[in-house]
Amino acid sequence: MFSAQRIVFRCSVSTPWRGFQSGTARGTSAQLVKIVEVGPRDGLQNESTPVSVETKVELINRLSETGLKCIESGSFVSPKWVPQMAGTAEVLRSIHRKSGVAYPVLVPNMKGLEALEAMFQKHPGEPITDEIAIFTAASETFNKKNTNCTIAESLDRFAPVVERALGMGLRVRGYVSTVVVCPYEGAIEPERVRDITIKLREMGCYEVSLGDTIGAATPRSMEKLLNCITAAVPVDVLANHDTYAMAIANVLTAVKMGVRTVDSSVAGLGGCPYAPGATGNVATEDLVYALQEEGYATGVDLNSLSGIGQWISSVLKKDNSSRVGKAWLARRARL
Ligand SMILES: CC(C)(COP(=O)([O-])OP(=O)([O-])OC[C@H]1O[C@@H](n2cnc3c(N)ncnc32)[C@H](O)[C@@H]1OP(=O)([O-])[O-])[C@@H](O)C(=O)NCCC(=O)NCCSC(=O)C[C@@](C)(O)CC(=O)[O-]
Repeated sequence: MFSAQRIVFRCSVSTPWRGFQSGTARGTSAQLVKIVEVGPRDGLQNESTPVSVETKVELINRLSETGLKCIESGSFVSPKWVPQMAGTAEVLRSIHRKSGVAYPVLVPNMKGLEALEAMFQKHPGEPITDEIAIFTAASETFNKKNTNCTIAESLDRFAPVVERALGMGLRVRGYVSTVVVCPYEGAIEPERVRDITIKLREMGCYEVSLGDTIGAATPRSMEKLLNCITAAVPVDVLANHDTYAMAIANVLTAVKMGVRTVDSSVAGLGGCPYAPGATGNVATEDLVYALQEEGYATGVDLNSLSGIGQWISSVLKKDNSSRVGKAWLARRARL
């Protein structure tokens, strides 16, 4: 039923401490769960302190050394709407690209894609990116606040964007926000999410990420949503926020139901500027630890990831929201 990759591989991730190892590290074959790191985009877009291009570049470069294979690196949105994403073009040109790592960017409309296209024309032969992401929502009110149009208008707006992006040889990923609860409208019917997911796939999105934008889902509501959607269309990705500390439980529920790609953000950074009450994403460190302990492989080095989470939190002058990251570093210091 699921189109997501079900790659089985023998993971060679090793960690220095017994007891912090599990399925993957014990050398057993484990199913791979792909992690899409959204820290440099979703993680930083909501920050009140301006983040320099240099810091964004360093964050992406460091993350690319951890084993992560997909790092969302910015957004071609209007700087009037999301000022923190200004400089994405410079970021894309400055990062040190690691072979096998994808660096997708968010594109909200044709103007955003044209900006990307202009970069390709101005710098022929440079990799820039091979993937964009488009986004809509399952709640009309949220969508209006986030992109100033209705859901139907956003789908109409994106159809030619996707067509043109595919023509440029880019992969296109779709996002649906507020899949369980909307901060303005309350509970969302799973059927609405299903119908939008189907439309995004028909449009040409190779995978669709379901966003629990305000982190209000629970394992029970997640199961209900996934049961509804998977009866009609494959579900590839879950993007979970952690407002009520349910994100890891939700991810494990989804992974047990077959989802094999999960979005997360280092140090739990993030939030949508148009989703009041939402705290950050599920922390990548917490996710890696939970998945490994449950016997799944991620290919991500928790040790270096924890250091990056602590570093970026200190740069942003905020607490590190990853419980695992903090515990890991404390343990490392003790040892
Ligand atoms: C879609 C619009 C632009 C509509 O906004 P609008 O005001 O209706 O658009 P407009 O066409 O009237 O343009 C307004 C101004 O923005 C400019 N503009 C227009 N487009 C662009 C562009 N691409 N790049 C640069 N500039 C742009 C345009 O040129 C104009 O400039 P002015 O004439 O006033 O000087 C706006 O609503 C917008 O940018 N929204 C983006 C909001 C956003 O990025 N939200 C966060 C991402 S979604 C998210 O985080 C959730 C997710 C994906 O992570 C999943 C989850 O967890 O739920």
